[in-house]
Amino acid sequence: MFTCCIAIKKLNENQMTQTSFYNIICVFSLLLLICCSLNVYFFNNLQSNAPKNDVRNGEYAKKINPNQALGTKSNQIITRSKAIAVQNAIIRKSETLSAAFRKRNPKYLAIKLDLVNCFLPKPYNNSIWKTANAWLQANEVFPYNDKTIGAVTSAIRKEPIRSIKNSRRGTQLKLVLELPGPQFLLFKPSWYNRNDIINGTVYSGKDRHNSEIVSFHLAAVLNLRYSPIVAGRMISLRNHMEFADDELRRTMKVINNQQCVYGSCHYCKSDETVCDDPTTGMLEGAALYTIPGKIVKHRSPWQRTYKTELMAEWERNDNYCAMIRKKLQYNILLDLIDAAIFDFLIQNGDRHHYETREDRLLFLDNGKGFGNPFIDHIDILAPLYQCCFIRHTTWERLLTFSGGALTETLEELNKLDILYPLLTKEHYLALERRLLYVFSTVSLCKEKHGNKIFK
Ligand SMILES: Nc1ncnc2c1ncn2[C@@H]1O[C@H](COP(=O)(O)OP(=O)(O)OP(=O)(O)O)[C@@H](O)[C@H]1O
Ligand SMILES: [Mn+2]
Repeated sequence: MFTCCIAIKKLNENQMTQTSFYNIICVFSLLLLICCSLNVYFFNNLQSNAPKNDVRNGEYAKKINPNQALGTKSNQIITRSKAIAVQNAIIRKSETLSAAFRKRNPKYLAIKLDLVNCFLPKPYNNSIWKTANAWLQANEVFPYNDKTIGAVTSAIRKEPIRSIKNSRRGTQLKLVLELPGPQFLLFKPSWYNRNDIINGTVYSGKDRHNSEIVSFHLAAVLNLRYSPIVAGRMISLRNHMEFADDELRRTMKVINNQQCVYGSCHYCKSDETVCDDPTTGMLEGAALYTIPGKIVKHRSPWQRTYKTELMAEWERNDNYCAMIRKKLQYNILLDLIDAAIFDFLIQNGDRHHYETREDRLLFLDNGKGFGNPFIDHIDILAPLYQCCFIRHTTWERLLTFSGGALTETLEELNKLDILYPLLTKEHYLALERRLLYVFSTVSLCKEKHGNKIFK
């Protein structure tokens, strides 16, 4: 292609405008050539028996555009192209996965029934918080297969509110609800409708309250019980005005006869309010059980730069995982890989910090999931494809929920929440598509390293 350009260029030596036009074509072709070669190189590395000149044209793969790299420094072009090649190999592999990954595994049925029995709303008494607070074991927030889970979610949804405060934790609007006990809940209000689509970067937009609820359900399904217990809850700002503290009350105002609030936090603005619904008089949101005990915050090794022109080390360094492995406790690294899979499924690309309890990872702050069902940010999976290992238990559990069982089970749990429906059909389809990408990533790793990838 390049030689061809030179030949054409020679023919037009005396035509200034055409020459510069062909110069641009040549530079462009050269960059294209680099991208293609790297694609082939990575495909060879990840998957030895794959076709070498396969060109991506799948609907979702189109979202990854190698031209995004053009116009930046040449080493960044190469690095970004490498990442794109890995991601394209994952997408391509998902199309040739064996039938077992697409079929339902009969094992899931009994687990689904158990989960539904656990999550079924149930009556509770005043020892409910004592019970829930005794569940904590390191990062495990709720037990495996315990029917009292449905009693705790009922209490989260129904216990009367004694006071409402503005939470100073984090950067977005959150309320602290005090219930008898006392027991505290964090309330993340609804900012969006279910079918709203968040465009922009992977971390764009405000928290999605439905994402917090579905994440709790997903944590149970995947048996990664590290997320807070969450239930949908309706509150009336108007009726609870008298329970609000002064700081919060100062940010409450009536707009079009609706009671609204904007709160005080880093991103809180007086013109960005949430309000009681004009017909029901209620504001919906996700109510999060507050996890007791000491929680420690750490910078994520896979933190983004939050600047499109700047790449983080994990995006540049081919041996990043080996380096991190030397620095981090092995269990934490395995937890981070579990978290990457969890975040990839929900599409939370905003886990800038991770938080631990007794040296194990919690899945806190799941509000940035389910923003756009038509896009898959595969780089959320970087800890998995860069390290190329995964806990054996996580892998087995994922395999149990293949072929549509994951979303079928989630749907049954979602149905038990008062805010059902929690997700649109498109989000369910996206979850299944992403699960296949997790399967293909692990399959590529297995082809390269064998069974030792299962830890
Ligand atoms: N359920 C919970 N139990 C205990 N602590 C919690 C819980 N949820 C959140 N927190 C604490 O509150 C902090 C802020 O919460 P969260 O991260 O959800 O808010 P945020 O506004 O999205 O913050 P950021 O902008 O930093 O992402 C968390 O870092 C965590 O330490
Ligand atoms: Mn957040």
